[in-house]
Amino acid sequence: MAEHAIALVAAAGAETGSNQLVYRDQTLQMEGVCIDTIAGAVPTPFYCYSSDAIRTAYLTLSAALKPIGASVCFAVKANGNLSVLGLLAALGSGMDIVSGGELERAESAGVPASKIIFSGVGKKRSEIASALEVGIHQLNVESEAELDAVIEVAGALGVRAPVALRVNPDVDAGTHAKISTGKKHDKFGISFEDIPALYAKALAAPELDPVGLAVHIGSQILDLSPYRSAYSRIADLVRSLRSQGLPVRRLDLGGGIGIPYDHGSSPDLGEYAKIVGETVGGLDCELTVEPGRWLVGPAGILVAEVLYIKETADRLTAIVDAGMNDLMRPAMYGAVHPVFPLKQVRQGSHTYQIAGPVCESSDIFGTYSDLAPLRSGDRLAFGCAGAYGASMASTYNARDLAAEVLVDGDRFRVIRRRQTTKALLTLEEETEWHGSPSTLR
Ligand SMILES: Cc1ncc(COP(=O)(O)O)c(C=O)c1O
Ligand SMILES: N[C@@H](CCCC[NH3+])C(=O)O
Repeated sequence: MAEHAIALVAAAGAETGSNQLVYRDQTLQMEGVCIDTIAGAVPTPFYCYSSDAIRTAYLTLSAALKPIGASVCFAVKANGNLSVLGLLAALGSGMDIVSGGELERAESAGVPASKIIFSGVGKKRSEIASALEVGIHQLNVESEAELDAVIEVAGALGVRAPVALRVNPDVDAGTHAKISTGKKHDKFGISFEDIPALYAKALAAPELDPVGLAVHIGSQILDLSPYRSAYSRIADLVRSLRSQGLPVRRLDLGGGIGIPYDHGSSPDLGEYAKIVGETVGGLDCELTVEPGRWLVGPAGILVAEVLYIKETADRLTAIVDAGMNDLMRPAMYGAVHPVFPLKQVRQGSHTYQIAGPVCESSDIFGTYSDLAPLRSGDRLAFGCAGAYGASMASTYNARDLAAEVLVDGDRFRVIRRRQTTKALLTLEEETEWHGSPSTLR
């Protein structure tokens, strides 16, 4: 399993050809650092990211997109750690955000507002205001009601808001139902038929500068053909809007490129660029993509310790000290992350169910065959955990948030300390009661 998992992680690192996670002397290393050394200094569970993997992924993607002139806005939701954002910002990446909190993070990491796009179906007026005040590059609007809110907020601030309308192209991205965003009944985007009237409304509003269209059909997309369908529909829409005298100068093509977690290979970036070129390339629009997972997913692992081996009639279960609160993807989407021991010290091949300590039956990482015998105290790494891992973590069961560590060459540093539930306890101050029998009626 271990070799297989490493191959998967390396494959997920994809076209990069780099080898950020390898066994040397039967010990797992990230770049030049032995993970077990980190585990000696940082309590498990913790996340660990490879700077080199992130850099290489960014440069590989930028190079693939160069022929079509598309710029990259990293989707902060995939990994909002300030050091990770800082690394990407230093390489020139813009950011795609979905909340006021992510705006603050992107700005703190040094990303200029002129490179930030604000997506999401539920922006509060206060968040729209903050974005306009800092001079955001673009607000992607997802409904007429939201368009009205932007008009209202921009009017009050006396600014002209750059807006793109997010189109729901009614295309099946062929991904997990919980991460599909471009089908008619998904909550995202404005239906195709409603776009022309709304675009005309935006153009007529002095508070708005309608800059173009946005589309994002879903996440963890391994087969690229849905992109062709979606982008072709967008191209038709651009031509139709222009024929009605509605100018379109920017296209935000969304993110979604998948990575192989347990099988298969990463989509071919050259093929993706070709699809973009052939569908929307000739429209003379500024193009942007918003990848999250592809840039950081393969770069991260979650390190855990085996607490107990539990033997029951039909299975062996390894209970580890990481749970669904640390890595929610297996419980939420049935995702399988590759697993491999930090040390290859034993021979043999066993099947283990790996479970966390959280009081939920869904706190299971999966059933892994072909693992060498495990013992209490062994440490394991879950691969491909750099995206939607720490960023989706919670303190459920009053568990501490896992620390995050960044490796760079032969050095590492803790980039987010464990957030202890003890610290949270001191923040939960008592405040006075509101309401009275009359207000409660
Ligand atoms: C609007 C938008 N852009 C970009 C992304 C990033 O997606 P991914 O991490 O799959 O590239 C998402 C997440 O699905 C999204 O909702
Ligand atoms: N959280 C999802 C991706 C959702 C992307 C945002 N729309 C995952 O872990 O796969």
